Amino acid sequence: MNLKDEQSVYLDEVEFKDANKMEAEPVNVSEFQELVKLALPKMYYDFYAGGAEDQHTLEENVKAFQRILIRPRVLIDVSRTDTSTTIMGYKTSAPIMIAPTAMHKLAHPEGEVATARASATANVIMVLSFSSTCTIEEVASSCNAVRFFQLYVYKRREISAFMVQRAERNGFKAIILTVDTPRLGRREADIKNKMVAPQLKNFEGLISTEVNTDKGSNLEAFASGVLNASLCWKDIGWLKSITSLPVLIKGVLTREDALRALEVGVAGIIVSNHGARQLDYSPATINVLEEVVVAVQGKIPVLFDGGVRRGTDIFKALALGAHAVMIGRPVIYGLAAKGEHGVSQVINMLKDELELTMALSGCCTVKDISRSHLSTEIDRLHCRL
Ligand SMILES: Cc1cc2nc3c(=O)[nH]c(=O)nc-3n(C[C@H](O)[C@H](O)[C@H](O)COP(=O)(O)O)c2cc1C
Ligand SMILES: CC(C)CC(=O)C(=O)O
Repeated sequence: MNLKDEQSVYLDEVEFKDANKMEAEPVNVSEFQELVKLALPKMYYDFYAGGAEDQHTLEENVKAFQRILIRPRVLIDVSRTDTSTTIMGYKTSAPIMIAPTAMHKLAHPEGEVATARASATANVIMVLSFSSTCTIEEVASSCNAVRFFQLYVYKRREISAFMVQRAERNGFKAIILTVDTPRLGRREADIKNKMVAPQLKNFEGLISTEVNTDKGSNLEAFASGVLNASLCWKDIGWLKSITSLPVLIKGVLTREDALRALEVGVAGIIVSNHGARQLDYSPATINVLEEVVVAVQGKIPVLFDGGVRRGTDIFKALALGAHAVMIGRPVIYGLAAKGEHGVSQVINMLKDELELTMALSGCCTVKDISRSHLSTEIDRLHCRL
């Protein structure tokens, strides 16, 4: 389909600030973000792009990657390269997953169904957010793909238990419990914009997700009403008792918590700071990945997210021991710019960049990517001593 026609399906409905710029074909994730900044209503763009408070961690998530250099190896036959891998027993085309992000219909009318279709086409695993705008059933019936389900535990725990049952019944393959959100981080753009939380169809008849307050972020008001701030380690036992699916936890940033996670028997860990939307001045995730990987000693998979914008970033996270990376905002930017096709383009761009990085570094498969392919700031400091 002609790019212009395709965009007009949705983008004609929103105000164009710079129509000429919209004609340009983005060649990387940053250019997708620029397109979307022009196209989306400010309230929604800020919700997607923003982070907590000073947004120090938001910037660091990306910048910390830029301080890590790649040590390429030469004269290796890279005429055949293969980005495929296995994640939690499922074969995928690349060590890339779609991170759970809330409310895709604010980016595109087809919402999570479009994202799911793109993930199926690309053969990468999608994690559906607990706060999705399409229902679990709509997403499950939209295409055939391996999907995981992200969970928040609400004060009314029976609602969360019901969502787990629905995910299980609808063929989702794992539960990813987000553990970094006892309360919502302070997102100042949402406060200023009086961010509105739309009604979420998944919860119809269970709980109202619409909150009306003129005192700031409606989303924050909703979250503080429902999120269970008393959730703790012993509750992992409860979650494991209500599902036969593997339970992973998302939001670990320290070796101490990685060890606790092993003790309570989770099936995997996701090193994540929630895309820097929760605790500002928490570390850039790439800076703590190795600490967690070393603590876990290969006993369970360690996944990673935060600030991945390039194939080189994926390569770096794998070299530091991640099994795979999850992509948050870039997927939303693809979706907002061009729906399902845009999500496919973003995934393919990252996949192609990873494949090229592998070839130029002397790695034919993801297993060939090793710690010795990187030089971190700490490595360089040690060299000087
Ligand atoms: C707009 C937005 C909504 C998000 N919603 C959720 C969510 O519902 N559940 C969750 O566990 N994480 C959520 N996250 C965090 C992502 O899963 C992921 O950790 C983060 O986006 C990764 O960073 P990146 O955006 O730099 O790739 C959200 C992130 C963004 C940007
Ligand atoms: C509805 C929110 C709790 C979703 C979320 O996790 C986020 O916006 O970061």
